[in-house]
Amino acid sequence: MTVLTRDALGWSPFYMSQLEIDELDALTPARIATVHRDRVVGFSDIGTLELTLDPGITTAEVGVGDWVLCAPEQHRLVRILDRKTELTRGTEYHTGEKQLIAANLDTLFITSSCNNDFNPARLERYLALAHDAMITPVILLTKADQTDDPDSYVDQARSLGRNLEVVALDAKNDDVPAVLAPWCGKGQTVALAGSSGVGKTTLANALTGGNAATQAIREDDARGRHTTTGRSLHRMATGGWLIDTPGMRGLGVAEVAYGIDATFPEISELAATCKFRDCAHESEPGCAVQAGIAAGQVDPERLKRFKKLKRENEQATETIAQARDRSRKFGKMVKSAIKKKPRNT
Ligand SMILES: Nc1nc2c(ncn2[C@@H]2O[C@H](COP(=O)(O)OP(=O)(O)OP(=O)(O)O)[C@@H](O)[C@H]2O)c(=O)[nH]1
Ligand SMILES: [Zn+2]
Repeated sequence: MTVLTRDALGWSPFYMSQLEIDELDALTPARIATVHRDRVVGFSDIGTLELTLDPGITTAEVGVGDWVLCAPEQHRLVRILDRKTELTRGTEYHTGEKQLIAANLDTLFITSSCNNDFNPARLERYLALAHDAMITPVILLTKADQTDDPDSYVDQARSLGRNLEVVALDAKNDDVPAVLAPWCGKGQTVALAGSSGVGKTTLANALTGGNAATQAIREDDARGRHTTTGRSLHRMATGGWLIDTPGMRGLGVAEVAYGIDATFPEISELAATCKFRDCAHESEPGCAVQAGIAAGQVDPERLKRFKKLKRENEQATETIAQARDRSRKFGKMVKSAIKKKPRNT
């Protein structure tokens, strides 16, 4: 059984400050490593704990990376602490519910390769999700060993934001943990996002020193149990934590207006000064964004992608709002039907 200090697990004053006085002695903080259908597994400073959930909490509400309070003797999860960050996907259009991918991430490694996979629009989509969640994005450009000109990819990636961290690397090289150490040190938590084949598994293995992506699931299968999400928390050789996130390949955007503005700061800042509040930045008089293009401050291709992503986000946000409204009304209808039902007694 691995025993780690709370600091090593990523504990911080942000979580500590949420504890009530009576919880300090009675309950043990634990960091969620895997989520199963009816129970979760957490790491704590007294070892690995298998926990069942107290009434009122469902496993759907618990995410890998979450900090929880538990009563270790009874193997009970009592309370989920507020998250520093949460990475969600907004694909549950029928219910309007967001699906939690990972909790309390510090950094999202947005992975692409120095080849045809490199696609600014896709990178910007991930950047918007990371910015919206206040997670630091770092763009990793793999297969730098397979191109004559990795710098041209680095330059293109850097042009997708301000002060954006971009690292070109060979995912198969032994230097990966050292190169990524600034984000993978003690207590820091990261996840990898990117298309199939860009080297996420190769990087995860390099960072954890093993078969990170498959290990947890296999161990679990051997005991005849299955993880619900397939996601888990893995210790990295440099002292940080990696959450593997299957399902982070292609992501729709919804309710991330802030993240989109943060991804295109040069455009959103100018847009705020356009003459008309609902300016479409096309041929309206007094459009500061078009003036920015004329002055060479704004890349017209970025503007096209900004508009497209905004449009997708607005449509998805609207669909989700309608779904939420429907499920709220449906809930009310069920409640009133139950109330009206004549009793047989
Ligand atoms: N030369 C070189 N090969 C790489 C690099 N990164 C990944 N590869 C190779 O590319 C292939 C795909 O890498 P994976 O790590 O499986 O990619 P993935 O992103 O996990 O793919 P999925 O599991 O489909 O999501 C493997 O054959 C790797 O060895 C790199 O930086 N340089
Ligand atoms: Zn405008």
